[in-house]
Amino acid sequence: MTEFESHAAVPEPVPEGRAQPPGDGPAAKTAPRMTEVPLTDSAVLNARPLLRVEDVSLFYGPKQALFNIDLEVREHSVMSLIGPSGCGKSTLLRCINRMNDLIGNVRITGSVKVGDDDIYAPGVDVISLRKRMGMVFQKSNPFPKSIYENVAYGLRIQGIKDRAVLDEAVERSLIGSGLWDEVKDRLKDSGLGLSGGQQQRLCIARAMAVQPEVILMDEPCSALDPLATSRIEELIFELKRDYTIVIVTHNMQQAARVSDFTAFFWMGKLIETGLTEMLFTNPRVRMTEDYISGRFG
Ligand SMILES: Nc1ncnc2c1ncn2[C@@H]1O[C@H](COP(=O)(O)OP(=O)(O)OP(=O)(O)O)[C@@H](O)[C@H]1O
Repeated sequence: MTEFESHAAVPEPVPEGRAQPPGDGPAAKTAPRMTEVPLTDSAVLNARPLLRVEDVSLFYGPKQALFNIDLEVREHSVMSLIGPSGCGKSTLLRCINRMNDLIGNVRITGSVKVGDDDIYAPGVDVISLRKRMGMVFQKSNPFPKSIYENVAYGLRIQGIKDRAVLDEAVERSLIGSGLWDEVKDRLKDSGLGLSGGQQQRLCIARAMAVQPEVILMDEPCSALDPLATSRIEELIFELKRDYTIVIVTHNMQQAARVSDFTAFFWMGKLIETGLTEMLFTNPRVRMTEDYISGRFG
């Protein structure tokens, strides 16, 4: 295998207990400090793959943006997608909920499976599929509606009118996103009146309200200050109890802090993926080491 070939396989399941500590890899001196790299739970290591990206290539018109990507994401794990600007992270994220369908002139080959369902199979109901995938964007995008209605939105779209059901979902989602105590007395106020960090947690609550299986996050903290960022990072850690999370981030410390697995991309190719602590301290591919140690990108 050449050093630029991707290592798409995730590690074999390990016995009960913590993951093996990382070795003294070539990037150990420059990677994020070990204290910032959480050890991954054996439960995550033994979990089944929920998302499977198989041999996915994507073309915007004549331009190929993704090349034969193979990637698995285990249930109740957090997978970070990292790599320099333009390497295809967001494009891949959008493949997972078929958001690229909304862009004209896009052609995709390969398959993406959620559980056993191939989401690109003919006849797939894309609306139902997107209900299984919550999406949180770089810039928080609350609707110009009340806090309550922002969270209830997805349920209302599904035709749910029962007040008790809506109330329960709104409260559950706001508790889940860590916002309940801050907003419970002003649910009728506009979502636009919240701070940037609160707005992003409101958007996470909106995604949670319809109980998706997967939450996709595209640089969710890039517009936030350090305190709001750390709230979201804590939240991501809690969310994986109930969801499987894929996050695009430019911030390698963030990838190291929040994710169990990391995938490094370069120019539309998956260069290396594996356990976050291994990838950051003992990468197998020289290019990964150069990127995480800041030599390029
Ligand atoms: N709608 C589009 N039409 C044409 N080309 C696109 C489109 N969206 C993205 N691209 C191209 O596809 C490639 C991958 O872009 P993408 O946004 O997925 O990268 P990225 O790694 O997420 O970048 P960044 O970190 O800057 O957000 C880039 O060359 C980009 O210019």
